[in-house]
Amino acid sequence: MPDAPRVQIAGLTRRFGGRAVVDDVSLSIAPGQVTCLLGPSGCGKSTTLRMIAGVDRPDAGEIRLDGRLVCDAARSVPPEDRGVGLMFQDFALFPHMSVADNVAFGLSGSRAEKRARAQALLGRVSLDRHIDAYPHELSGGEQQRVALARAIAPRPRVMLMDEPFSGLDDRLRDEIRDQTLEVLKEEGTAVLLVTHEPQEAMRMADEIALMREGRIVQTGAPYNIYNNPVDREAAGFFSDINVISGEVNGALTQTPFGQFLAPGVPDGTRVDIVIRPQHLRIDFDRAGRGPNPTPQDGTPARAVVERARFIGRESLVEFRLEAGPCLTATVPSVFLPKPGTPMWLAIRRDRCFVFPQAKES
Ligand SMILES: Nc1ncnc2c1ncn2[C@@H]1O[C@H](COP(=O)(O)OP(=O)(O)OP(=O)(O)O)[C@@H](O)[C@H]1O
Repeated sequence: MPDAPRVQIAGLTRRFGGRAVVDDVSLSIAPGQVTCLLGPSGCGKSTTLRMIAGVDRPDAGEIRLDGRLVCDAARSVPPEDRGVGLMFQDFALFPHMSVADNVAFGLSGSRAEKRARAQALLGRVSLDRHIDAYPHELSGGEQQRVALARAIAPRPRVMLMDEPFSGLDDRLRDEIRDQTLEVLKEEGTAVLLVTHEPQEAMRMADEIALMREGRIVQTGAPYNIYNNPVDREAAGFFSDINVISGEVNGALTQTPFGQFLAPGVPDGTRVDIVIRPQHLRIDFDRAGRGPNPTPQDGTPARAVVERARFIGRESLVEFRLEAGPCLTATVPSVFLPKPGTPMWLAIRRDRCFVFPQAKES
């Protein structure tokens, strides 16, 4: 039988000035599971986390931690009695305490036991040689790792993290993220991590809860959310997207790339066909002819290069279709055709999404 969830929230709602900034949010997190609450700035992520931590109170809903009801309409257990670890971007170490004492701060036991635990955790984040240093003797990234060791030291069964890695440069961030994840997994901690960065969520999460305007719009493993986005906005949150619009007629939509199925969509509905830049296929023009249509790639369409740039690992090539919109393709490595070069584009049928357009309100 799977372990009982460490975090269970149901119907969590918080209003400010009549506006629900967190609106009927439910989720659960198993021991050892990392869930990332991912969404754009202002969508209600931090407010959700603050309610679970107990520093803000919901207008409706329930919070259970480790099976214990800590908050509903009638009661709210104070933050210090909820047994959760907290890690925020603007962590603060105690400046007058050594690294060892900072990490051991929330621990009980003999001095030797506390030091041994601090030493073990500092070893996990490669800082054991700084155990007797003071915070001002450490770099920002090292201080952040001490803060992390301190948050983990009391073995919280639940860890709440709000953008804990922002403010670090890229390489250090990757290293600290990976170390953090390893330690939390080892300890079997249930983690709720708030981030607005899709790449961070993809890297860290077992499960992503995608949040928008106070609501969770989709929950799933990173590859599920990336490969089966619930709507155009969810697709566009993870990468640039190309959108080709059309109108449904007899469950089909005509596009420059041939017909697309739109099963169950009523005639006359406008739909968006969404495709990520890496799923466009590029072929050379052979005296005005392109590749033959295939079931996987449909009908190719003729396009002309507008602009091409090399951006590191890949090249970004912008095309204008003879019949219609501009599309962007990414190509691994260096591929820089001249503007005006005719080429053929095809889109991988199994990699595109067809979404009815949102009705204008
Ligand atoms: N105490 C408050 N009083 C009034 N409005 C608030 C309060 N706290 C948050 N809000 C509003 O609630 C909305 C959600 O804020 P929240 O901080 O939860 O968003 P977020 O998704 O964490 O954003 P970010 O990624 O920018 O931190 C925002 O519009 C914010 O202005």
